[in-house]
Amino acid sequence: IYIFSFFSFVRSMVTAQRWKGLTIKDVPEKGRGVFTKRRFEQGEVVCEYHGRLVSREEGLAIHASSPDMNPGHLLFYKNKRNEAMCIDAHEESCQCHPLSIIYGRLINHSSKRANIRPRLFIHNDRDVILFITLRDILVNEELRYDYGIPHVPWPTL
Ligand SMILES: C[S@@+](CC[C@H](N)C(=O)[O-])C[C@H]1O[C@@H](n2cnc3c(N)ncnc32)[C@H](O)[C@@H]1O
Repeated sequence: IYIFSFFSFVRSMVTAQRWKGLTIKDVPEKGRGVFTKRRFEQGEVVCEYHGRLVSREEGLAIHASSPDMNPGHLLFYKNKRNEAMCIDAHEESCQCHPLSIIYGRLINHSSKRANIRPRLFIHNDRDVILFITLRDILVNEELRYDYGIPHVPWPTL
């Protein structure tokens, strides 16, 4: 019953893109960041890295055309068939949920103090990258994950 309710909750949240308990704040030297408005337990889903599914090559082309070659709003991953893919979230909002805040694209990087990690799920035959908490998270903590890129251009925290 617990597993069924977990998946039905995730399905409804992915469909609606109305993630709860999150807010956006400015963070010195990082731009915007995503913060918690409630406690999350270890293993909870916080939100999706929602965007347009493109090939790795297309993602790299978007990256190369960005003004300062900064990682920007792209997430590279391998799908279940081991193909290199990318979620392109460079648009502020998506066409499928024009009124929703896409929190996933606003989460900052940390390798040493990551408190969430991305994980691949399949929903309606579509790849869905969900962020899962690595530990209990208190109210007003910034969410951070390890972008997994070798040379980040800012001090890694
Ligand atoms: C996925 S976006 C995160 C949201 C971004 N801060 C914003 O305001 O849109 C990735 C960008 O955020 C910034 N960023 C992410 N993690 C950072 C960090 N640890 N220190 C400084 N800047 C960071 C970089 O500009 C990076 O290209």
